[in-house]
Amino acid sequence: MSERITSWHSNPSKPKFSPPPGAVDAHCHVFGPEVDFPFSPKAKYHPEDAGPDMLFALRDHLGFSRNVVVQASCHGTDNAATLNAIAQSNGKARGVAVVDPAISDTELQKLHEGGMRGVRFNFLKRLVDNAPKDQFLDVAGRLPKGWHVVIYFEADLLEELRPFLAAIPVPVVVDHMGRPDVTQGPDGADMKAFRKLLKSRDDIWFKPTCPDRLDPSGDPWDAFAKAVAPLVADYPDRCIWGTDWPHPNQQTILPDDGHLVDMIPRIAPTAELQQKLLVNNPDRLYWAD
Ligand SMILES: O=C(O)/C=C(\CC(=O)C(=O)O)C(=O)O
Repeated sequence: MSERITSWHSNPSKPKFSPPPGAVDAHCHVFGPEVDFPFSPKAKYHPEDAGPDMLFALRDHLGFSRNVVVQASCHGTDNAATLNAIAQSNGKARGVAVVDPAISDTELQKLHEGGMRGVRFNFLKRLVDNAPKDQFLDVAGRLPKGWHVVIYFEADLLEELRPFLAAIPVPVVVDHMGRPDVTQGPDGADMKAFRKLLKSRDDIWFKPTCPDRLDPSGDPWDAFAKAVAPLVADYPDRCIWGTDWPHPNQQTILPDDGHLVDMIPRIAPTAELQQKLLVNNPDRLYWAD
């Protein structure tokens, strides 16, 4: 396999913003450790180890209380590394799994017992070989009670995905708002298309995350703040936030996680919005039981 890559900042700053008690980093990952949890033979990138100890140290450094660990594509449909992180967290982590759509109901139940509360469908061609919509819908109809679907796609796929998204029988959480071009501004074509999706169902949620991926102007990501703050203001009960650590495939950017946290008060300027984004909303999706 190819050379291993490091995609995270080695010395992230302490954020100026203090997250409220109980705050959840609701989009992060673990990589390995490879010796215990080998990467998938189909993985499109080969990261250095970024295991639970590192994730929990970052959580504490940034002032967060809990994590939602999203299975990354480099681990394919073997969720062992993510389940291990949840198991090591003393109840402070829940997860989102990636599954083979042929998974049995018994296996899904085991994932629930391991702390998973959602399943992720990834439509990025650079990350996965295929994304079978019919099989995804089949598994979405068999999820344990209270689960949701997390979906990852880029803005140019949204139109094609609308019928599929409308057919998902459980709540849907859209990673990184479906990757709009934030330089178009809050009223640009991509944001308008995404708002149309949010209007189409009241159980579609989003993550106003990843300025480092979405804003080519770079840190402090002013275009991201300008385009995204109105969305959070208009849908305060349907958003959750995360660092995206260890920032898969961002090895040429290495965002400072402290600076990412300091984006929060720019997109959620009041204590009430921050409480919803960081505590109440992720609680509803991940700690309802
Ligand atoms: O971590 C993210 O949200 C984004 C990713 C990686 C990813 O999703 C994965 O590997 O599963 C990306 O754009 O490369």
